[in-house]
Amino acid sequence: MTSHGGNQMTAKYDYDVLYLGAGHGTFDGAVPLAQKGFKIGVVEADKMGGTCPNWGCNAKIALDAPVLIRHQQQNMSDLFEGELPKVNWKNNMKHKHDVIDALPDMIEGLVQSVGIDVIHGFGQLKDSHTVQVNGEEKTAEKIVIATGLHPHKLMVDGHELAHDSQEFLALDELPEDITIIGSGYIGMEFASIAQAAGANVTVMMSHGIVLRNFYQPYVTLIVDQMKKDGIQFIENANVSAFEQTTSGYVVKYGDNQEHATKWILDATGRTPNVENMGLEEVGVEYDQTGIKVNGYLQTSVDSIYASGDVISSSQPKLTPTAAFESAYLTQLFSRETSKEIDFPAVASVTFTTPRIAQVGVSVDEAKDNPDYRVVESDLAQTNWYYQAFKEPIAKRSLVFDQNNQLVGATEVSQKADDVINALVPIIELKPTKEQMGRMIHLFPSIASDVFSSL
Ligand SMILES: Cc1cc2nc3c(=O)[nH]c(=O)nc-3n(C[C@H](O)[C@H](O)[C@H](O)COP(=O)(O)OP(=O)(O)OC[C@H]3O[C@@H](n4cnc5c(N)ncnc54)[C@H](O)[C@@H]3O)c2cc1C
Ligand SMILES: NC(=O)c1ccc[n+]([C@@H]2O[C@H](COP(=O)([O-])OP(=O)(O)OC[C@H]3O[C@@H](n4cnc5c(N)ncnc54)[C@H](O)[C@@H]3O)[C@@H](O)[C@H]2O)c1
Repeated sequence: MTSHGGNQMTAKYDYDVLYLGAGHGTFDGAVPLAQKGFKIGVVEADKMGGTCPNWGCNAKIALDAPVLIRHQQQNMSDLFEGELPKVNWKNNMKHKHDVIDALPDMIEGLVQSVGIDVIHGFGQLKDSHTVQVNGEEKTAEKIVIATGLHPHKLMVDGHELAHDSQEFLALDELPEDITIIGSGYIGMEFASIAQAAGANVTVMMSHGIVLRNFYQPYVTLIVDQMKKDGIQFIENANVSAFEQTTSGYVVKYGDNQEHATKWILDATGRTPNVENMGLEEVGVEYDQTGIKVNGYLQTSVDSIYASGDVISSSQPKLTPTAAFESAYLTQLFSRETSKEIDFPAVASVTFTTPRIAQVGVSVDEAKDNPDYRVVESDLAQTNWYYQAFKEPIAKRSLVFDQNNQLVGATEVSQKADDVINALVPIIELKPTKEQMGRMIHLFPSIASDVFSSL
C-alpha cells in the first residue's frame, strides 16, 4: 500500500502540504495539521473561507433568518394584530454584511495563528510537487486540490443576461420580479427568500421535479405552500433564450412561449473548478463531475490529493462533507489512520419554509424493502408541540431496521433541521435502550419530542 502519512519535509520542499483553495475542504483539516507541526501553505484565489461563509451557507442563512420568523408569524397570524410585515430587503442585506463580512479576515487570522502561510493568488500545478502562484513556484511533499465549484451557466442565447447565486446574495435592491431557472437547493431557497421580501417570483423547472434528492411527497407539500405564498412554478419549461426588452427581460421557453421578468437567476447547478490548473499537464484525472480520487482521496498522481466539492463523488456536496474529507486527510497525513475514508450517514437540509431534512436510509429506499419498517407521523395533526407553533405542514418518517434500530429519518417542518440533527448520533452511534434511557433532554423542546417518538 502507498504510504500517505508523514511530515518528512526535506530541504527539497517548501511545505509538507500545500492546499489549493481555502474553503472548508481545506481549513478544517489544515489548521489541526499545522498544530501537529506540519509546515502548511494555502493558496486562495479569492476570499478566505471559500463559498460557504462568503457566497453560500452563512450568507444565505443570514438572509433567511427573518424569512423563517415571518413564516412563523404568518402561521400564527390569528394570534397577532395588524398586517404581516414584509422583510425589508435593504436592512436584511445590511444584516447579512454585518454577519459575514468579517469572516474572511477571521479565518485568515485563525489559519495564520497556527503558522500556516497564506498565499493570495490563483494556483496552477507545474508538476507532481510544484504549484505556480503569482509567477513563483512553491513546492510541497503533498498537494491537496480543494478548489470547489462555480455556478453552471445555461448556454442559451442571451445567457449573459442571467445572474448567478453570488450576485443574488449581493443585491442592494430587490428586483420587483425575479425568474429563477432551476428548482434545486438554490432555486428553492432563494425563491423563498425573495418572495418573503415582496418580489414576484417564478421558478422554471426543466422537468416536473423539485429538490430531486429529497422525499417527493414531502417536497410537494413545500411546493404547495410556496404556491399559496404566491410563487409561480412553470414545469417542463425547456428554456431556449433570454432577451432584453425596453421594460426588462423575456425568458423564451417551451413551444414559443415567453415570460416577462425584471431579473433572471440561473440556478441550474454548480460545476467543478478544474480549468486552467494544469491538471492535464500533470496527469490528474478528472471529468465534468470533478476530480477522480481513490478511497484515500488520492488522485491519479500519488502526491496529489483532493478534498471537498471538487471531488467527483456520490457524497452530497455540502460543507460538512468537505470538512469531514479535510479532517480525514489530516488523520491520513499524520498517520492516525491508514484506512480508506469511511463516510457516516451525511444529513442534508433545504432551508425553505417549511424546511426539508433527511439523514440515513431514505423513505424511498426503505418502502419496498422488507428489511426496513417506515413509521410516518403527521405532526401538524397529532403533535401538541408542533401545534403550539401552529405549524401547518409537519410530517416525519422514521426508518427502522429489523433490530428496531433507527437507520434513517426525513422530516418536513420548520424544525426539520434541528430534528434531523438530534437523530444523527442515534443513527451513527446506535445507543442501546439503556443508553437511550439515560439521555435526559430539556422539556419542552424539540429533542425531548423527537426522542419520545423512538
Ligand atoms: C448559495 C449556496 C448555498 C449553500 N448553502 C449550504 C448550506 O446551507 N449548507 C451546506 O452544508 N452547504 C451549502 N452550500 C455548499 C457549500 O458552500 C460547499 O459544499 C462548501 O463551500 C464546499 O467547500 P470547498 O472547500 O470544497 O469549496 P469552496 O468553499 O468553494 O472553496 C474553494 C476555494 O478554492 C478557491 N480556488 C478555486 N480555484 C483555485 C485555484 N486554482 N487556486 C487557488 N484557489 C482556488 C476558490 O476561490 C474558493 O475559495 C451552499 C453553496 C451555495 C453556492
Ligand atoms: N441547503 C444546502 O445545503 C445547500 C443550499 C444551496 C446549495 N447547496 C449546494 O450547492 C449545490 C448547487 O445547488 P443548485 O441548486 O445550483 O444545484 P442543484 O443540482 O440542487 O439544482 C439544479 C437544478 O437546476 C435544474 N436544471 C438543470 N438544467 C436546467 C434547465 N435547462 N432548465 C431548468 N432547470 C434546470 C435541475 O433540474 C435542478 O433542479 C447543491 O448541489 C448543494 O451541494 C446546498
